Amino acid sequence: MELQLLNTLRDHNPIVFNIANFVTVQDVANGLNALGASPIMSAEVQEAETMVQIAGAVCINLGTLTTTQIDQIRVVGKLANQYHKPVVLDPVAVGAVPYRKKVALELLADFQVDVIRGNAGEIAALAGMDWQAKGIDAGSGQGDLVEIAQACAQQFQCCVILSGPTDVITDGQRVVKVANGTPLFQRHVGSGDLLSSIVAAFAAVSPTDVYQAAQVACLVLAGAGELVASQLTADRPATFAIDLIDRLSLVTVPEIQTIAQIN
Ligand SMILES: Nc1ncnc2c1ncn2[C@@H]1O[C@H](COP(=O)(O)OP(=O)(O)OP(=O)(O)O)[C@@H](O)[C@H]1O
Ligand SMILES: Cc1ncsc1CCO
Ligand SMILES: [Mg+2]
Repeated sequence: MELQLLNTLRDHNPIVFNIANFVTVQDVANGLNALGASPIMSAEVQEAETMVQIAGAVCINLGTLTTTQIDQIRVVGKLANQYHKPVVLDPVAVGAVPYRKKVALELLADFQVDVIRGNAGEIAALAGMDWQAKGIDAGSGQGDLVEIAQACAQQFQCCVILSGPTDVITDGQRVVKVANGTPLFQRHVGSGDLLSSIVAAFAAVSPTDVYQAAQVACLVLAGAGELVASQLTADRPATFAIDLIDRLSLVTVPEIQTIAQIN
């Protein structure tokens, strides 16, 4: 895995244009900034073309969608394709809310995304596979996570990250698993939103190989979280979230390499 991409990202400080949700927007902005990217959030369709032009990549999060935002997303997605800017889609809660699934499928038919990043419930829903999602959480199911991720990637001709205790990253054929992380990620709302935006940041510095970018993003975030958790003496979700921001800014390639659990 090209972990040096972390240093490339810090050297280039790419602009990441986020259509964020209003729950976790500040965590996402601060997480990207700490890592070494330059976040910008916009909800205005009139400035969509400028946003896409100045950005290295776009992250579209469906977490708190509105009809106005869906119209903006459609315009932004098409512009990103036109300007060849990588697009990451975070299909928040499509496994639990049929309206969201319908919207996500319509958007996926309107423009090409490079990476879909969701939990098991979300990726299974998009792939049309059986799963019991629970709100924004992954929920439970019987299916094979690799098969579900591959089916989703093949259906939408893109890379898929199915995140969870082990992140499954696939381009539809090839598969890499990242087993790093900590259960504390699930105790902080928005860990997945941050991962999706970090994927966009790495895609901005690796636009010709977003599969590689997706892998590095998963390892860097999960690795940073694992390092934070190893220093915490108790179950402290708030402290974890704060320390994660610090760790994203301090973590080095050798530190991540030492703990990497990839297969
Ligand atoms: N039990 C766990 N052990 C280790 N790492 C985890 C665990 N659960 C989640 N993670 C990590 O948390 C990050 C976010 O993934 P997750 O699947 O929880 O996203 P999500 O469900 O979309 O979260 P949110 O809706 O809060 O944004 C990933 O980096 C993943 O590796
Ligand atoms: C809690 C919540 N509700 C809509 S989006 C969001 C943040 C996790 O994506
Ligand atoms: Mg999520």
